Amino acid sequence: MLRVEDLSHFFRKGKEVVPILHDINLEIGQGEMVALLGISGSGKSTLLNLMAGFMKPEKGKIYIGDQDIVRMNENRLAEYRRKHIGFIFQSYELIPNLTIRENVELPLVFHTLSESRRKKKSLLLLEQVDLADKAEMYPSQLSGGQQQRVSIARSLISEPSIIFADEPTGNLDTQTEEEILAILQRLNMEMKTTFVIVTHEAEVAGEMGRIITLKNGSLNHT
Ligand SMILES: Nc1ncnc2c1ncn2[C@@H]1O[C@H](COP(=O)(O)OP(=O)(O)OP(=O)(O)O)[C@@H](O)[C@H]1O
Repeated sequence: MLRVEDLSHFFRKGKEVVPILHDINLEIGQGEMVALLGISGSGKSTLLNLMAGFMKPEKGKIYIGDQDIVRMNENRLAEYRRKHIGFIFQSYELIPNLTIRENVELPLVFHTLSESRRKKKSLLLLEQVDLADKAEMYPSQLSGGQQQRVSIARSLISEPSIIFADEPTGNLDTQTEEEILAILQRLNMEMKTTFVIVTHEAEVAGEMGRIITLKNGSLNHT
């Protein structure tokens, strides 16, 4: 499903080259739920952003299915990302002046689905995260945990084969964190969606099917 081959990345700071990731090799199967664990600064977000196609690595290949996303041009990559990749952010990233339902529908903006089918689909997903009754409210009227549930519904609307989540429970209290993780686990079981979840918390990682540890930009598979 996802294969990373000999991936290395660095940032430039003036004339200085700051290495971030070294020779990463990694394979994740369809339907797996994987934690990417590491301390702050170990390179987790950089690796996630590379795998989600938000930026290009200095070296290496990233296959999602049989497509190397590193070699895609920007237009194709944007389209590919829209159709096949979902993303959940720590800070939810909802649009404040759109309703909850409109936020969930947003990834379908370039889609050919009719308005009524979009509405039906978004309401169905809001039901899945137990928020159907909040569909016509606005993000500011919801708690942090509820906003994250909206962003989970939004990440699923284009039926992506893989969802990347960067510290999805980072802004939430422990009880809400457990609720969100339970929802992700249920969706993983029911929809067979592949999840890659970045966390610096061993307890969160322990809830996933597999843990990959990143240390100083290199991987430890456990
Ligand atoms: N755009 C950038 N330019 C230069 N350096 C960067 C850039 N983005 C990240 N870095 C550096 O790369 C290293 C890894 O950052 P990254 O955000 O991937 O780590 P992380 O493990 O996700 O950390 P955290 O848990 O704190 O988010 C850090 O030292 C960071 O300062």
